[in-house]
Amino acid sequence: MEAADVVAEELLCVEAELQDVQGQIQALLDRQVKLCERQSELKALLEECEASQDAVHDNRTTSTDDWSSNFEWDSRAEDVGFNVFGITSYRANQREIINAVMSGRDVLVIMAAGGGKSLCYQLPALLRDGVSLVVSPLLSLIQDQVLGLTTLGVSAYMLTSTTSKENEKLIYNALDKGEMELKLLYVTPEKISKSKRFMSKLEKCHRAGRLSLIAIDEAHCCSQWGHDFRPDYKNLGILKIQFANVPLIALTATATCRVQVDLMDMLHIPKCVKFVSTVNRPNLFYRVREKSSVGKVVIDEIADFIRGTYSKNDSGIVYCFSRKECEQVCGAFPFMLLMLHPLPNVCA
Ligand SMILES: Nc1ncnc2c1ncn2[C@@H]1O[C@H](COP(=O)(O)OP(=O)(O)OP(=O)(O)O)[C@@H](O)[C@H]1O
Repeated sequence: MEAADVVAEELLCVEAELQDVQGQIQALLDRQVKLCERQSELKALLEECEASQDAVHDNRTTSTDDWSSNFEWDSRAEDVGFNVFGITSYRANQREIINAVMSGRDVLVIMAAGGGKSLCYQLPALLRDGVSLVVSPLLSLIQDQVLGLTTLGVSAYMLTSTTSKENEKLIYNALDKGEMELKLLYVTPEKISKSKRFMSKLEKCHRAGRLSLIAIDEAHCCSQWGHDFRPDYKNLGILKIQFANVPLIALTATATCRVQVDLMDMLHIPKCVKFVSTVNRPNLFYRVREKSSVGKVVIDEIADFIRGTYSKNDSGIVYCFSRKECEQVCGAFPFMLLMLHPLPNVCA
């Protein structure tokens, strides 16, 4: 063999080995990326677990028992509860929350959707003298609340882009001079952060001793760790700074321990009384099932599941990823056409 052949042969071997080593390096680099990702996940998880242990401890120190004894407003609260809101008994934690608010404390409420959070600030708003300010993120939620309260005969207004000039004047006069009775005023967070005029009227209302309560609904929107962060909620910390002596109640259905800590910090309510009710709804559960890659099989399985689990008169909803899929699934279930009719606004 010639010298050149020997060298060429070794070169081939070296190149092959180099390729092999590069493959190993790439595999190690991929593994490193995966490990780093898992490392951050585990760190976040650990933080959450530690915060959760702290929360359990906090709950012990601010026991709800402290707020379930007798208070001077008990009979008035019962009267308003029954005659205005039509309730005959309180749901879990409602009475304790109302008592804490009535005692002038800042309060953080974590309560499942539909658990009855609104009553926790609406009832104190009627018991206390003056105006209660309610911050809520969505116009539709605000409209719904104001309509509901007005129907009950409560003097509730909203100050939003949809408010008529006439009502706006009435509201400003009520804040400014206490001219008409105004018990609950709903605004979006944008009003607090963007309207100097509104803030100056609110300031006047407070100086005259007529600002009785501040309620922040859907308070998880304050936190960037939450699932629905809204930048304007970040500015709501101003409320506690400007109106330090006015009790503030923050309410949400969904806040991890990290979000709770964050929003207490952002709203400047470090010493608030915290009420955490279980968000577990035993009637709701998830089940994960393996899905076939064959469309027809999936449809058959859904049909079998529905037939086997529910009676003829039951109703339910089948969610799909897209309008097209809704139509396909709907078409495959002629016996349940009504149930599976695609919703016009369902989007992918
Ligand atoms: N103590 C009570 N007795 C009977 N009904 C109640 C009581 N408290 C609240 N409700 C009713 O329960 C329903 C849900 O209450 P509410 O809207 O305040 O829940 P929520 O916790 O604010 O829910 P979401 O998180 O979806 O906004 C309402 O119809 C309300 O009138």
